[in-house]
Amino acid sequence: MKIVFYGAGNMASAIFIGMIENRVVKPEQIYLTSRSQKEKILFFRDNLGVNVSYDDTELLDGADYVILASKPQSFPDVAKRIRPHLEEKTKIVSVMAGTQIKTIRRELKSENPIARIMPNTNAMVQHSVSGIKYSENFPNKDELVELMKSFGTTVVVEEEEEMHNITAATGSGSAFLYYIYEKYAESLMDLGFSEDEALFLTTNLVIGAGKMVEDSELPFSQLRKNITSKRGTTEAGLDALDGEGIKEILSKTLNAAATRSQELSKDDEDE
Ligand SMILES: NC(=O)C1=CN([C@@H]2O[C@H](COP(=O)(O)OP(=O)(O)OC[C@H]3O[C@@H](n4cnc5c(N)ncnc54)[C@H](O)[C@@H]3O)[C@@H](O)[C@H]2O)C=CC1
Ligand SMILES: O=C(O)[C@@H]1CCC=N1
Repeated sequence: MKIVFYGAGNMASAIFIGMIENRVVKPEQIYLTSRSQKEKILFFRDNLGVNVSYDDTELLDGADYVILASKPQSFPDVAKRIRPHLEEKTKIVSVMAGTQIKTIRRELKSENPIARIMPNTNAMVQHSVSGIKYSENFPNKDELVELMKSFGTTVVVEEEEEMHNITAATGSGSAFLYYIYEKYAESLMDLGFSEDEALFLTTNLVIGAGKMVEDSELPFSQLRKNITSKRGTTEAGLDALDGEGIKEILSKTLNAAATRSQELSKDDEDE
């Protein structure tokens, strides 16, 4: 199997590192290209044993999958590189937020099978949650699902609309949590902890809570209740948190991300 990544950035690297670490593909089956010769892409060649090329004829010759992992804004340039050399059997997999299947088809001027996936960088530790939306003519869906299982779990999505929500929920979701952790650590410093102490406490809190979620199998609400003594410190803190409208803040966050995904998916032909 030959898998070609157009783009070797944060998302692409999380995926191919997950694939290699889970041994579903050998490094030599992976080909990387990017906009320009960058140390980072050569780092992957020298440390993972993947192939690097800027010759689109070579890249696309016999390719089973092409993974579109540039930013949506760069896709027209990527499409220009791919179009002249794309073989009929090659399956296109796009991770580009918002970019519709019909847009990809038009830019590539091809009828190739296309799947849109919406993973996240937890793929790096083989724990992505990835939405998948297939084009009608996508063959052998199980093969792609097996490939994606190497870096996490998958959720099949029927409508483009659902992809906007998955993008917000789990594509961007980790960043929202990381931001909360950042602000939590900053708030610990307001309590008087040093920066190192605040980061140590927050990091271990996050790891511990993650392990509790994974191992206890209890719902978030029960895990919270198990800490909240009647009229105790936790109840006082949760009342303050609720009073500031944490739920409304998070809903606003997710709606803004989903709306941006809709904006990114605006297709010239929609107008
Ligand atoms: N970072 C994340 O957590 C997630 C990102 N995505 C999507 O993944 C895509 C990439 O995002 P990131 O990895 O964060 O961006 P990035 O900026 O880290 O990587 C973009 C890559 O595209 C390459 N590129 C740009 N123009 C190119 C061209 N003409 N030919 C070949 N390669 C080209 C760049 O050289 C770079 O390697 C975006 O479409 C984003 O919406 C989807 C889910 C999560
Ligand atoms: O921020 C973005 O547009 C990409 C898609 C989801 C996560 N990162």
